[in-house]
Amino acid sequence: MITEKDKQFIKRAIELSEKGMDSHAGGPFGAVIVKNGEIIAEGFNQVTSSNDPTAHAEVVAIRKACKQLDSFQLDDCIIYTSCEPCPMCLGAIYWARPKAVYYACTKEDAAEIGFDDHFIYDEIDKNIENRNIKFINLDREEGRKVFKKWETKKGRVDY
Ligand SMILES: Nc1nc2[nH]cnc2c(=O)[nH]1
Repeated sequence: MITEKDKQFIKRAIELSEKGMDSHAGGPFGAVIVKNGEIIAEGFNQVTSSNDPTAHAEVVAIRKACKQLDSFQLDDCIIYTSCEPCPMCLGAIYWARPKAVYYACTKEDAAEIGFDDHFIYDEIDKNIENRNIKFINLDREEGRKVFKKWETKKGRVDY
C-alpha cells in the first residue's frame, strides 16, 4: 500500500531531480533515503559538476545515509528515487540492502531523454571476452593468495 508519506518522499526526490538539473549539477535525477519515517539523506546527480561518473543521485544519497548511520548497510531504510535505478545504482542498492525502493520515472522514460542503460545490461549478458571494453585476465594466482588470506583473517568484517 502506498501511503501519503510515500507520496511526500517521492515528491521530494522529484523536487531534488529538478533542483540538481536547474543548478547544473548533473542529470535530472534525485533521491532521498528514509529511516523510521524521517529523511536521513538526500542526493541529486552530480556527475558533470564533480567529474565523478559514479555521482548518480542514488549513490550520492547512499553515501550520505551510510555516513549518517555510521554503517555500510541501510538496514530498515527506504530509498525514494525520481527514476528507476541504473545498473550501477542497482548494484549499490543491493550492497547497501535497504528494505524497499520507490521510483517515479521508469528506465524506459530515462532512455527516451538519452539516459539509456541498455548498453550496460547487454554487456553484463555477454561473455567477458566479447565485451566492448576489453577485460584481460592477469596474475590470477597472485590475486588469489590475498583472497585465501581473507578467508582466515581474524576479526574480518563480512558484508
Ligand atoms: N536512476 C538514475 N539513473 C541515472 N542515469 C544517469 N544518471 C542517473 C541517476 O543519477 N539516477
